[in-house]
Order: sequence, then C-alpha cells, then structure tokens
Amino acid sequence: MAALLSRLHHVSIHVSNAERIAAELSSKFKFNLFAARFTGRSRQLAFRKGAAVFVVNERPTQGSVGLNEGPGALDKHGPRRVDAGKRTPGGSSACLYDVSPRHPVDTVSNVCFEVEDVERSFKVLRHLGCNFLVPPTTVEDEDGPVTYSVVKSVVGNVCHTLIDKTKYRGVFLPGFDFTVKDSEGEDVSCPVTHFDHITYACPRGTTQQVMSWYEKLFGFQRFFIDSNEDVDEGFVVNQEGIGLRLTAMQYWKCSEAGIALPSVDKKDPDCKFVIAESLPDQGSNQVDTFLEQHQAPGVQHIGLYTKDIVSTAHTMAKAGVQFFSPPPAYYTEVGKQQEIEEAGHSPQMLAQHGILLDTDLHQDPLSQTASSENRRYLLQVFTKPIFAEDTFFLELIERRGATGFGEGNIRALWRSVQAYMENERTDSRGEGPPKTVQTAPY
Ligand SMILES: O=C(O)C(=O)Cc1ccc(O)cc1
Ligand SMILES: [Fe+2]
Repeated sequence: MAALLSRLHHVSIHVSNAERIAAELSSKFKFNLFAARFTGRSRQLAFRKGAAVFVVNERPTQGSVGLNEGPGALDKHGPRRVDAGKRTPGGSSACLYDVSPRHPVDTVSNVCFEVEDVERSFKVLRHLGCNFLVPPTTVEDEDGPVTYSVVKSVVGNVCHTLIDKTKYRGVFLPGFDFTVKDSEGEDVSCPVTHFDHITYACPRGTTQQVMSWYEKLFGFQRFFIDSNEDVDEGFVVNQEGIGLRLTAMQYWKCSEAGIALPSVDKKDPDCKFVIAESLPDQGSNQVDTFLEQHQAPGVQHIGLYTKDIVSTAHTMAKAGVQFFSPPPAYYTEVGKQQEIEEAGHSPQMLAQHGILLDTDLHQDPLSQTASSENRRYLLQVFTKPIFAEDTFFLELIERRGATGFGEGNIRALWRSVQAYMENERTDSRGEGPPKTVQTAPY
C-alpha cells in the first residue's frame, strides 16, 4: 500500500538571490507575498495566486547546512521530535519544512504535499525503501501543530515534504509571519487558479524508473497524453529535429474520502506530473540543455492553470514577462487560422503573446464526424527561463475540455525554444546580430 497524498501544498524554490525572484513573482507574475520567515541565516518568502503557492528560499551563502546536517536530520534512533510549546517554532533552522540543498544553481527542488498522517506515511514509505532526509518533526504556534517529514525523490535534486496540517488553524505554516493581508478577491485580469502540472527533465532511459517510484510509493497512476500512445514508449515526438519522450502520471486528491483507493473513489485529479526525456540523434534540445545547465535532473517547468490565458498573458507581458513566440507563420497558416477562429479566438490576439492552440478532436463513438461540441481545446504559452541559466520556466495553460498536452503545441514550443537558443539567447549575450531561423511549417 502506497502513502496517499491529500493535495499539493506548495512548491519550494532555492535561489542565491531571493529578492530578484521575489520581484519577478510579485511584480511580473502577479503572485502575492503573504507570509515570510526570516532567521539570521535565511529568508523564506511565501507567494500565492489562487491555490498555487511558491516558497522562495534564499540559499545561505556561507556555512551552509548540507542535506543530512539539518536540525531534523535522521539519526540512527529513528524519528525525533523538535517539539511542542514553542512560540517561535523551528528555532534557527535554515529552511523550515525543507532541507537546505547544496545545489550549485538556482533550482525548484521541493514539491510539498499534504498527507493525513505523517507518522504513518513515514512508516509505510520507509518500509518501501524510501530515503528520508528529515524524520517526522512537529512545530507549532498559537494556531496549533504541524508535523512534516522530507523525503528524497528519485528525480535528481527533487525532494518532497509531506505535511499534516489537519490540526492547524492558521493560514500557512507555523514559523511564518503574515505580511500584509493579500487581496482575497479574484484577480480578473490574471485568473491563475492552481498548478496544472509539473514537468521533470530526466536523462534518457530513466522514465520507467521514475514512473515506478511514484506508482509504488504514492499511488500515482499513468495517464495517456495521446490516444495513440504506446504503454511502454510513452508519447514520442520524433520528427523534424524534435526528439522528445513524454510520460504523464497523476494522483487523486483523497483528503475528503479518507484514505480511499483512487480507483474506487475518483476525485478530481490534482496537479499532474510529466516526465520528459530526449531521444538520441536529434541535435541539441531543451531537455538536455536543462540537464547540463541545472547539473542534475529536476523540475523543468510548471504549468499555471488560468481561466483566461489571453488576459493573463497580456497582463503578465505588460508587467515584463517574456514569452516564447512561434514564428508568425504559425498564426497565418490557413488550417491553424481556421482552428483558432473555430475555437472562438482571434489569431491576432493569440499571436500578440505567442499563445498556442491545439484541438483535440474527441470523436464521439456514436457519431460519424467530430462535431464542434466534441472538440476540446488546449491553449498554452511558455515563458523564457526564469533563472540565470536556461533551466526552469513557467507556462500558462487554459484547458477547454482537453486533459492532455497537444502535440502541435509541443512542436511549436520546441521550435520556438530552438530558435531562441540559436538566435536570441546568443544575441542577448552580445554575440552578434540576430540570424534568420528556418522553421518547418506547422
Ligand atoms: O506540453 C507541455 O506543457 C509539457 O509539459 C510537455 C513538454 C515537456 C517538456 C518539454 O521540453 C516540452 C513539452
Ligand atoms: Fe507543460
């Protein structure tokens, strides 16, 4: 039996300069800083937009604490409690609810999940051979206790904090102080509601191992991105210089149902996970670039779900977010133009910010043709890398019925990134004038 997850709680970023990424998240991506924790050695800043929460941790530059040296590090005597009664919880620990990674570059390295019972999860997972970096540890403040534990994932530097907040009445976590109350109302110009998916960049040949790990330990289930996808191969795009293998998995929120088996009580799927690996002999690509520059497998991008991608991209672009754009021909190609119009959008509006549209022609088994009612759409736009290296980026995604990832969008994204790496990126580093990039038609 796996340890089931109630829901995704937050995603934690570790950077050398918290101020820079904090400014990006709040002024450009319109996240609200709502809680913060400062110690002599570190800063942790929590930002949210809808249910999507990022915690930005500043890497201590000197005398940093290693993975297994933290205050809650696992000792040979099993779990130990840093416990009750503290008004200022967490003492001086550098990264409460996380480990301070010794990672050489900025990175998104912890995906924190809520669970119902950390002690129980710990026992189950340890029995299944899981590697714990922090044993169950309780911290509390006047709003009650929270118990957490940190487990190392099979993917590069990724860790998962498992957290039980069921007895906690506060808004975020003990140890964090509230900053100005963020506006609770919906931001109509930028309606991002939650994390849609998290994509890992992994080395060739490791997808199966990653899938099995998440299946066995957390009960994740495979889902097919495409109806023609091969069970063993995953969704393979291997043409015209694109060499990508994608495999997707998800879990079901199970908090309200107690520990129900996902197959018995299918609740809404929570954030999906995508494993991306490159294929050989297709030249340089964004997955290998990530692996080189990040110096490990890890979180390559996160899809932010929005109810209105046009308005969100417009607001963010005005605030300075840079998006990848496909070549203008994408929007003037007859088939694509018609597809965009049939979906109720204007090619000009989508072109303005590089928004891609894919149609999933879901054929009703009883009907001969795919009518407009069973067309499902997927709109996506990808930002340029957020950190100094070509590693992590964000994506905006609006789903109109489509649940997977569009092959056309993946191709368009791939080409835009390729063009950027060969052209703009070198140009922005002052290495010569822009070159004309030849791209294949869509
Ligand atoms: O399409 C998406 O949003 C995905 O998440 C799939 C994906 C994964 C990795 C890439 O380098 C490009 C596309
Ligand atoms: Fe994505």
